[in-house]
Order: sequence, then structure tokens, then C-alpha cells
Amino acid sequence: MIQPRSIFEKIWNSHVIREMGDGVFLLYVDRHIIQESASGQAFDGLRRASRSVRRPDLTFGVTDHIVSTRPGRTVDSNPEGRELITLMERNCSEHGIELFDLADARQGIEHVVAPELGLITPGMTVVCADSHTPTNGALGAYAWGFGTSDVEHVLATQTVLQRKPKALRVTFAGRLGKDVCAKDLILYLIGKEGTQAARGYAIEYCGPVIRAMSMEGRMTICNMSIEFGGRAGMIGPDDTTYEYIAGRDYAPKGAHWQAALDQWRTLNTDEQALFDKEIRVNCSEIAPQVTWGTTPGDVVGIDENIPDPVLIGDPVRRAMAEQALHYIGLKPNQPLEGIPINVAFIGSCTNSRLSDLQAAAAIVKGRKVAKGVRALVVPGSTSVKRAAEALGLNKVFLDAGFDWREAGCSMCLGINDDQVAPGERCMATSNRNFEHRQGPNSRTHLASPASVAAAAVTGVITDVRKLAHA
Ligand SMILES: CC(C)[C@H](C(=O)O)[C@@H](O)C(=O)O
Ligand code: SF4
Repeated sequence: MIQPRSIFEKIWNSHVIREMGDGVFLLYVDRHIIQESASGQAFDGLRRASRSVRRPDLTFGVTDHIVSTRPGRTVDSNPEGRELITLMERNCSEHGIELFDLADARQGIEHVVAPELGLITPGMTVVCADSHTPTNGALGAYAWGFGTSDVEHVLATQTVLQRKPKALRVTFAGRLGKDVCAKDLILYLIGKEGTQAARGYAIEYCGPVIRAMSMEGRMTICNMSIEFGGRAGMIGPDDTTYEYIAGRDYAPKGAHWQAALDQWRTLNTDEQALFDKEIRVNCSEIAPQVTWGTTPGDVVGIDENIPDPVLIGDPVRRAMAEQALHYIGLKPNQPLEGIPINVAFIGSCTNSRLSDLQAAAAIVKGRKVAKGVRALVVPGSTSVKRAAEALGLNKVFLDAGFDWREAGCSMCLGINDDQVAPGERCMATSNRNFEHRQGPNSRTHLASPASVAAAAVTGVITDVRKLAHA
């Protein structure tokens, strides 16, 4: 009898080239995505060793982190980023790597662009020097982020060295309540289990709630696998996956499509497959989530109060919670609802796809951004931007007083010209709320697109369930 295996196990086994000993394996890489903020050194290394890129046709470059997202932006709009952006252009052209740069209609945040172009299909190994690479796992791929030295290794050999992770299965059962979406599920999971719970694991998300979820929602969940401590997060492919991929630029076509489908259908986890750890989440009890502290695990339902560190038994964790509250400028037991904000940011590889913008627009339509609040929408890719404009969403946001931007990482992290000012409080759809993440002494609250839109129009952290929707 063939031993039942998980999708992770199947992808792993079909990509191992050699066991190197000491638990380390050499794996074949199907897709390598590179971005401007983390590839320069790798190309320098190649040059020093007089090596070339082994498979430029399997390597794709994007400029996203450092670029300005201001309307009409050029490479010069953010002078501090110019050097890295032009270096990226030089490196890609020298090595024959396709680059989606600012002038390209396919530009955007790498983890939005790669699935959108059909570059990612089930069963692939996908790597990139960026921690949110697991986003691509939503398509049934094994996708993970690594460091710059690994970039050089993959560029030179199209292989990567890795220790085999353990397998974790998270089952989302029950039903989603009103205004509860993928972002709330993943924040809730991280809050309940902790930011290290998936450390050393490749995660498979499954269950009826995942099966009923759109590809974009699945990407949001897989995106935050790293905030849950995981190496990778993935979802077995189904008709939703195949429909999403069909017809995309780089997706298999014609006879190749049928052959690919036949192969993808063999990938799902076998019924009796064993996992090293299992977690079950009852989605029926989840309210819209908002973070109160400085890790994505510092999160509660919008109808709850900020926890009191005094009640935390472990002295290290108690001190961390106290420090988080001090940094974020809030008090124990304070209700989250009603806390005034300065900035609302809708964007990032977690929540900047068309359905995210639609969910936000449904709240914003017919309302105005609250006085004193700076609000911006940054589509995840130029193609998302165009699609949103075709639906008139840009008009909804602009009429309300939002900025409507070009694609890029923008205010998700403070390494471009968008920053949250010191002491300001920002409601953000991104994935990280660490100290100084959005700029020195910035304060970040993570939430879903609908919840951030609700805060933008009311000026305070708001229970989106209480607002009428367009
Ligand atoms: C700059 C990049 C390497 C980094 C990452 O790895 O995630 C960034 O995308 C982030 O979100 O902090
Ligand atoms: S949007 Fe944010 S989290 Fe995503 S790749 Fe860019 S900086 Fe990293």
C-alpha cells in the first residue's frame, strides 16, 4: 500500500535532488522571484565568482519596496531608492532576467504580481528573499522566504539547501460571522496560538471555510504564515485555484493546460496523511480583529478590551505586554472601539487585491474620510489598480478624500517616501505592527480592509459591523 502523504510531502519528495546529511536536503527551485531591496549583494557575489544565472527563464524581478507610489511617480520620485532601483534594472538586463519595473504595466508588489501573472501553479517550489513569499502557497505551491546568500545560491544553481520542516495542519471549521474575513481568521489564529506556534513547520490550511474562500482570501491567510512563525503556508488546489490560474499570462495553455490539471489533481493531501501537529479553529466565534500591541499576536476582537498585563503569569510575557502598551500609548482594560487614529492605510501584500479594495469601498461609498485623518489606498499591482478603476472604485475613494496611489509596498514599511509620523496612530491592512515599522515611533493597528475603511471614515477604531454597507 502507498503511504498516505500531505501535499507538502508530495511537493517536497518530487523536488529533493539529494540528501546532504545532517537533515539538510538539496531542493530544485521552480520559481525564483527577486526584488530590489534584497538582491544586489547576490549579483555582486555572482560577479566575484564569475558565474552566470543558471535559469534566467525561471527568475523574475520586481521593483516594489523602495519605489514611490505617488501618482505620476518615476524612478526619481524617491531619490533614496534610486540607486537600488537602477541597480536592479542593470542586474536583470545583464543576466537576461525579466523585470517588472516602474514602466511595466505588470509592476506591483511581488506577492501580488507573481500569482496574478500565472507564474505560480500548484506543486511548484517558489523562493524569494522576502518573508511573505508563503503568500504563493495559496495556489498549492511550497513557497518560502530566505536570505540574500540563498539568493546567490539559487541564481547560480537553481537549487537551494534546506532542512525539512515538520508538518502542521490548521483546520478552519464553522461559519464566518458578518464582516469577518480572511484577515480576521489569520489574526485570530496568531492571537490564540502565538507568533511562534508554527516555528519549524510547513502549514497546510484546510477545512470548509478555506474551501469556500476566494483565492485572494487564501492569499491573505498564507501571507501571514510568517507572522505565525511558519516556514510556509499552503492550501491544496481545487476548482477555485484552477479557475484563478486559467488564462493568466504565464499559465500553461492548450494541451499543456490539460496535462497540468491532471497532475495538479494528484497533489492534494491524502485522507490518512499524518501531521506532526494539528490545530482546529471554530470560525463561528470570531469577531473582526484589531491588534492592540506590537506583535501580530497582540490582537483581540473589536468588541473586547485591551488585555491587562497584570493577569499574565509569565514575567517575560508580562513585561513585553507592558512595553507594547507603553509604545502604542494605550492603557490596560481600555476598549479598542473609539480610539482615535491619525492615518488609515489600505494596501500591502496582505490586503491590496481587488476584493480587498471592494470590501473597503463598500464601507467608504457615500462617506468622507474623518477630519484630521490621512487616508490612502495603494493597490497591490498596476493591474489591480486598472481593474479597480474600471469598476469606479478610485472615484469612491477619491470622493471620500483618500489618496489613490500607484502600486508598491508604500506605508507597509518605512523604507520609501510614505511614513507614519512619530507618535501617530495608523490603522493598516498590512501584516506587521512592530515598533518603528511604519516610521520612527509610528503606532500600527492591524485589521481587515473593511475595518480600516470604517476607522478612516469615523476617525476612531470602529466595529465595522455597526456601519451600513453600500
Ligand atoms: C525588505 C524585505 C526583505 C522584508 C521581508 O523579508 O519581509 C519586507 O518585505 C518586510 O515585509 O519586512
Ligand atoms: S507589502 Fe509589506 S510585507 Fe509585503 S513585501 Fe512589501 S514590505 Fe513586505
